[in-house]
Amino acid sequence: MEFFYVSLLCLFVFLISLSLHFLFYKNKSSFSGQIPPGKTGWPVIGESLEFLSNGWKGHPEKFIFDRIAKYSSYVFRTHLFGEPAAVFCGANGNKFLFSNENKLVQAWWPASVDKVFPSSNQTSSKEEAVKMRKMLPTFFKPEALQRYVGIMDHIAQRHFSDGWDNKNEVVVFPLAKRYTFWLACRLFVSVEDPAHVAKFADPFNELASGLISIPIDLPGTPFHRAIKSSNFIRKELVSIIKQRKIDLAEGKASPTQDILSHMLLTSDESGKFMHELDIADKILGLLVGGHDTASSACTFVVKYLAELPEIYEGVYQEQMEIAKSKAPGELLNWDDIQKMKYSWNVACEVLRLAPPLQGAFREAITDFMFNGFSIPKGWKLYWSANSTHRNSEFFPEPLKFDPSRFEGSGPAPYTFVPFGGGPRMCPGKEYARLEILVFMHHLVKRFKWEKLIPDEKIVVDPMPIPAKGLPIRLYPLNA
Ligand code: HEM
Repeated sequence: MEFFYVSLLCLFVFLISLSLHFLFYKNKSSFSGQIPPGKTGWPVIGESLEFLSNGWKGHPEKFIFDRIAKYSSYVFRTHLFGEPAAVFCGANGNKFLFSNENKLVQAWWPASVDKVFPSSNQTSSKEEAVKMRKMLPTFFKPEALQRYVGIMDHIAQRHFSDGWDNKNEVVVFPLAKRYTFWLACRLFVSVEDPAHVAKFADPFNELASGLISIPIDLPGTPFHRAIKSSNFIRKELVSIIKQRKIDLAEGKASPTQDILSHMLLTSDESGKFMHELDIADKILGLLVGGHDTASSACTFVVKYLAELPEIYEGVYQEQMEIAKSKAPGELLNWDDIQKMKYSWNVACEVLRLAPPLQGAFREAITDFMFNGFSIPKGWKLYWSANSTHRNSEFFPEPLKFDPSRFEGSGPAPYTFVPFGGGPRMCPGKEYARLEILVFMHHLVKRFKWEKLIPDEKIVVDPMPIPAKGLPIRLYPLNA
């Protein structure tokens, strides 16, 4: 199937490369100076296939480190997704991009993302990003999240008793996706009934897997399925929104019960409320942003705890101390989360070694200089988590799993960046911390486990996932 898409892509490239080449040269910036070293690869597709295929082989960092070594430079030129691009590496590269948001650079997504998920157009524009950013803290700031710890615990209990308890073997990644999606449905739009959640889950998985794909919109392609699914979910969300408006008017829904009520009742400075479709797009954006990222993180927690018994033991001790301090039936609360320090250090080390997002794009909104090189306006710029996470300059013995790296003041600034940085840093960071810790609590309290495929391959497309979804054998602790 992959071969089919690659062949189609080559045909596509052959047919339009000349015309796009013409366009490219016509639009070339007049900015002079030495551009970063590197090569542009094939016409139009540039080095996109090398960029993606290193991920399919499980080593996305290879694309970065090969070029850092070849050009002896922490910034190099390439050509990705039809666009001239530069990759910024190391702590200085991260710092530069994160601190120049909306001054020299702004967010940019490949065309596939814009088509599947039109609201990414809006959040990347300065105005929409500001609006969204103003609204999100009410839902995502730690004080607000405190209210949700108990709900997360409640959903986690239901999830573990439905999907894990009384099973000898499970496949972790699909279960982790079910967990994070259930939580999001409950906390964003108050959909808790598993049958209703399941109605969204399949189309949502199609959407997530076609989001960063080769943008060929033909029946059967992941891209085509993603567009169809995105339209379906939007329609479903709009019908939930319409019903909620009625419920709010009749006093049957609470203004603070979830992010949907909040969005419906919040107006901008001019007193205007958001349109239903706009709200649906924003909620879809949050669902997409938080789905595979947190599921990938939970899956890798399970993988590393299976491989490292002494780390498992540390997490188990910490979580059992918390579990023993609770009265029967008492839900986890904010104070319990604050006690999960070692568990969070472990989760951070997981995010360092297996960052769910490998990096993100920006676009140069003006000509500028970086490290003595000229970056022309319009170039796409990429920051890469692995360029610091797996670099011995920033993390000695980078492949060693060592949660103590996060003790004390932790890693140097701009080196640990699984959530990005600067004004566009992931708004769901604290929410993700809670859902991962609540997941770890229930997991170690209930089970020990072992991997069924000891050397299971990791595929990064675009998130890291064990190729077979991480099948494990469970050993219940209360048996
Ligand atoms: C372990 C879990 C997660 C990781 C590693 C992660 C990582 C990231 C990263 C690296 C970015 C891009 C920053 C950039 O452009 O430089 C991002 C953006 C974003 N994330 Fe997360 N994220 C996670 C969970 C979540 C959750 C749970 C939500 C929602 C509840 C969420 C919502 C978003 C949104 C809406 C954006 C786009 C922000 C914008 O365009 O300004 N993320 N995330």
